[in-house]
Amino acid sequence: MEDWLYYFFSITLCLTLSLLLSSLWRAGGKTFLPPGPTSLTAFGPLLLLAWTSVNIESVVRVARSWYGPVFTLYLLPSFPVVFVADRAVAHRVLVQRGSAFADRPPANLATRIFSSDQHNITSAGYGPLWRTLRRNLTGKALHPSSIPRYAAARRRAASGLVDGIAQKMRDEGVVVIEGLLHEAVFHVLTCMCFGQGLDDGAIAAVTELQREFLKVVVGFQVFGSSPKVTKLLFWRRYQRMLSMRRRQEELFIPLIRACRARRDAEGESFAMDCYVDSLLGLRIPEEDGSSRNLTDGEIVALCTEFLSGPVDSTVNVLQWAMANLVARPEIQVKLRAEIRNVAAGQVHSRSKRPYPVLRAPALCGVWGRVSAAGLTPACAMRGDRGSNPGPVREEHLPRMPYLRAVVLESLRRHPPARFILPHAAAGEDGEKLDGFIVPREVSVNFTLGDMAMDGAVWPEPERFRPERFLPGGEGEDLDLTGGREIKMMPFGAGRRMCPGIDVSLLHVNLLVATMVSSFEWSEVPGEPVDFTDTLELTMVMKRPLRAKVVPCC
Ligand code: HEM
Repeated sequence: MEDWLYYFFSITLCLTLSLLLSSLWRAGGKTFLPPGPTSLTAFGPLLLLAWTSVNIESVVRVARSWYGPVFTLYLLPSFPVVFVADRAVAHRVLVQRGSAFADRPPANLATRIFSSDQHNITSAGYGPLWRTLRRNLTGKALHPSSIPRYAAARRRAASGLVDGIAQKMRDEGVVVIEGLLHEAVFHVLTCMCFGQGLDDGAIAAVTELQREFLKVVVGFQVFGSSPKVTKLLFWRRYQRMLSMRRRQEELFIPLIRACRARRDAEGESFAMDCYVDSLLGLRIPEEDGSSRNLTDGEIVALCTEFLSGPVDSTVNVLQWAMANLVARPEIQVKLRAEIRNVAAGQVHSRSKRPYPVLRAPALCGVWGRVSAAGLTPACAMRGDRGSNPGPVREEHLPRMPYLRAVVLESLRRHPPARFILPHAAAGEDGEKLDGFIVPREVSVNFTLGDMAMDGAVWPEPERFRPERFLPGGEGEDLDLTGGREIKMMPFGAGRRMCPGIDVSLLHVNLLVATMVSSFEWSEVPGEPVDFTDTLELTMVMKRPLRAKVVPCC
């Protein structure tokens, strides 16, 4: 019932606003938005409400074919959204023009609540606060010198994943890896966020709460449209949103206080162990030129940011990569051969793009536990002795170009986000964009999913073909940061590009290599892998991957 009320109210309001806005945007004289169907204004709220069931990409593709690479859609009643659907224009706007479109549009109600009023990196406007928060993340928790510190957490995550897979196979005869991947990635990022000393109970509590958050957060986007009214129409959802934020505070604040207590106790000898440690002493700039420490609430918002999108995107890439390997045994066999050769010390060449070189001890005990789980290894089935040289070590990863190619192809075919986060003009009076003038309040979106499917760069773009990223392939010299040229940009490009790029590639490469070297994966008989996707917080598999595994030996 409440949905119908919402539809009725929204359409009436939007038709009125549509007429008003289109005359205002033009009458203002300063604004000359790219072309687009103003009639879509009436359906914008429907799209927003049904965000998960309507394929917004199809709407965008139709608009591109009608209006060209830069166009405007009215997805929200109060603001138009500009779309950039071309690699070269995106490169000009995001990279060559530097800060011109590095701002964010005004945050909606849900974002304001979970970001403590735009006190996180993702939603902060382009300015001193954003710079301070981003520099702190990249210069401390994500700095290459900090990454080895979390090697133990990665080892535990990887071996827990192997155990979980073996146990599921034994108990259920089939493995659904989505939940196990979430546990593994949450394990690492929770330790990076709150410290290595966290016990299993605390990690499990964070994982449970944040998984729930990831499931419900998209539904809160409805408050982006006329919040005063939507709060009333979706009263229960609104209460749920406030309660979610309260529960995050109840869980995170004691963990933050424990970090503070350790810092106070250690005094001079205090050494940073986690993201929260780096936030405790951080001074953020105020508008009057002074500075202050972050409040506990703001640190909660930054932890929420660290433990939501990054986890979801990483899990998503892992699941799509494994889906492709399950459905394409020939790629899986080739990848396993590379991992074994490198682990056995037979391959010494280094791939071009370095991952942080880490000195981590090997995963231990995986093999014993897998056989203890009662699964028959593949070699025993075949009647040979097997040739597994042992577990994957982090320092092996830079010597695995085919692994890198599989991960990049997965990011190209299934980028977790089909659009980067909305950008906005940084200039007071808006910014020029390919002959148009875009005012500050207007969202500018980039169709990163479609850019990676451009047949001019990627022949047979629909095909999953890791060889593209090997020497001689069209992606051989790919610059994932888009500095020279944008061929694909799963992490965005320019000033707002994802700061977690290196660490997430490390996590994805390590966990894929671990899963492929520990088990032979195959489709469940009669159940071919279903590659249908659906939009949640990111673009996920509509039917989570189900597979069979046999331990490798
Ligand atoms: C496979 C994993 C990941 C993917 C595909 C991904 C992708 C993205 C994308 C597309 C953006 C938007 C860029 C833009 O607006 O221009 C972004 C922003 C961001 N990402 Fe990631 N990300 C991943 C993992 C991570 C990790 C592990 C972290 C940190 C631990 C992280 C932290 C952030 C932050 C803080 C921003 C906001 C940047 C800003 O506004 O300045 N991400 N990411």
